[in-house]
Amino acid sequence: MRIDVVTIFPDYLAALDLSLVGKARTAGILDLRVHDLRDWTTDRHRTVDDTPFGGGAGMVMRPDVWGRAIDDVAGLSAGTPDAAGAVHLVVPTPSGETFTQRTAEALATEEHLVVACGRYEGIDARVAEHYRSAGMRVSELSIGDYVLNGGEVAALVMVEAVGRLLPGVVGNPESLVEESHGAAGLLEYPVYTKPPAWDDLEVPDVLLSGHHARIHRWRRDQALRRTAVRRPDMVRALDVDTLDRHDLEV
Ligand SMILES: COc1cc(COC(=O)c2cn[nH]c2)cc(-c2cccnc2)c1
Repeated sequence: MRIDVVTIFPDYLAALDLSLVGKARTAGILDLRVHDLRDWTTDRHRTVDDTPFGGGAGMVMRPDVWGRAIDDVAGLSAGTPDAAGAVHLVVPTPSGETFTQRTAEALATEEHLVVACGRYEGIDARVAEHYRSAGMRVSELSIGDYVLNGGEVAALVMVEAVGRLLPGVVGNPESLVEESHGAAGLLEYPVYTKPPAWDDLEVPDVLLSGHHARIHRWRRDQALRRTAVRRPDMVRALDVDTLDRHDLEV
């Protein structure tokens, strides 16, 4: 998979050279490229924004600069027919659809993502409109109901959430199934490790029993209880089969 991130703060994305995503890049699993939007400006001051039409506070990012940048990194400048259809444009924004594990799973199947990190009050709305009409899939996505100063932090979140799902990135793919928001649709059960006693607190006996069926059942029960307490919205979404599959009565 190739991911191009376009931002006026490329250094913000340096963290992606570390840990899992860094490993994925080195292994050639993830071809991640970070670009400075100002490389596509044409004026001496390398201007990327201007005042909003209709008035109001703040500044808006210009469509012409973004257009040149996205055409370039998406490979549209070469005029290849249907090149737009091969790319999925992701725009992190507070006004987007919610980015969830399901979104990450869907994006992880793409060949080429372009992530446009907005700053100021946002990006001129014609940019998304232009690329949708050019046949590109465009997703305006929110990582949560709060406002950041720019899309870079959200891009870090999305690239990590997507990158770790790519085959070969996470050591044990099994762990992707049981984790919170994973295929089971539940939050993860509590985990324990050595020492067996710490701070007068014990590890639940069942986990020391070696009885795998009982351990599995205890973990499923804990996951459901935790989900019911912390995320009742997720429990309501569970289908009956899921509950049956977990041999759980609710
Ligand atoms: C592309 O347009 C944007 C993008 C961002 C950065 O993303 C987030 O904040 C975010 C992404 N998921 N949840 C929050 C912020 C603004 C923005 C800033 C101030 C006032 N109004 C809008 C606009």
